[in-house]
Amino acid sequence: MANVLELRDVSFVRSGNRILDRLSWSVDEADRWVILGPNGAGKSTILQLAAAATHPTSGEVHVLGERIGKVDVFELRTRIGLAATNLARRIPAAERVGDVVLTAAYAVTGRWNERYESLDLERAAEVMDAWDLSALATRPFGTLSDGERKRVQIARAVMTDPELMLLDEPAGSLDLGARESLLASLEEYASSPLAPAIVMVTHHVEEIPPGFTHAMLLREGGIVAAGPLDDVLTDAHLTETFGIPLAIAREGGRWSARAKR
Ligand SMILES: Nc1ncnc2c1ncn2[C@@H]1O[C@H](COP(=O)(O)OP(=O)(O)OP(=O)(O)O)[C@@H](O)[C@H]1O
Repeated sequence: MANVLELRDVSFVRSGNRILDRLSWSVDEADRWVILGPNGAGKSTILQLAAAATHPTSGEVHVLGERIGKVDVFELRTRIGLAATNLARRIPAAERVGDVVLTAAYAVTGRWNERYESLDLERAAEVMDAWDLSALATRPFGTLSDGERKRVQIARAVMTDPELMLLDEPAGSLDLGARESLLASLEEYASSPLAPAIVMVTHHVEEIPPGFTHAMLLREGGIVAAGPLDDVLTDAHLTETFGIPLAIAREGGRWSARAKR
């Protein structure tokens, strides 16, 4: 099985703060990972490293077989799909949804004078259909609900057929219906043998889509536990990660957690 992401003894220090502390971790192509941990644990920083958007202070990051620091990251980034709210902020409010998805083919936000092939147009239509966006194709991005925006961000990331998909809190801020519907779409996407390796950051075990295979629990820049979901998602590990006594349960392929009384 091919390795798509590897962190070797990685530390990340900013403003004197050790945000990641000697972290080692690897992701294979068939893996679907979730990263869980409290606010400020370093989850988004790991995604930024995996997206080749930043460099470690020490240690090595290998993405899709290339070592960060020794490779043209602009070329490498075209092979990585990233859906994150800070990227969505760069999308012009007036941009039509169809163009937000289509412009991913050129890794730009905001349609200008690019010439798109019919293949790009067909791919955009196919992706919008799969992510339930066809009816919104002509709507300006700025008029969408949070749930619709999340779908557009993911569709944009899917558009280029990435070899590694990174999702930063895809279900964050969604209402129950929108969350469940997004999780169903993610489950379907993740279950395809053609889907790339996926790493998803979330705050809640309830947001782990069925079919995900691995979890990393992160606390203060260090790994509490990492590996197959069933081994990692235990009362003891969750309690250590979040610092309060927690109980976790699994039913019908979904997880839930609550404080122990
Ligand atoms: N450039 C920076 N300079 C200083 N501190 C930073 C910088 N980038 C991140 N941090 C700090 O590093 C810590 C980890 O940030 P990160 O965004 O990775 O955490 P997170 O686990 O994704 O948090 P959240 O769940 O709140 O989104 C935070 O305390 C953050 O304030």
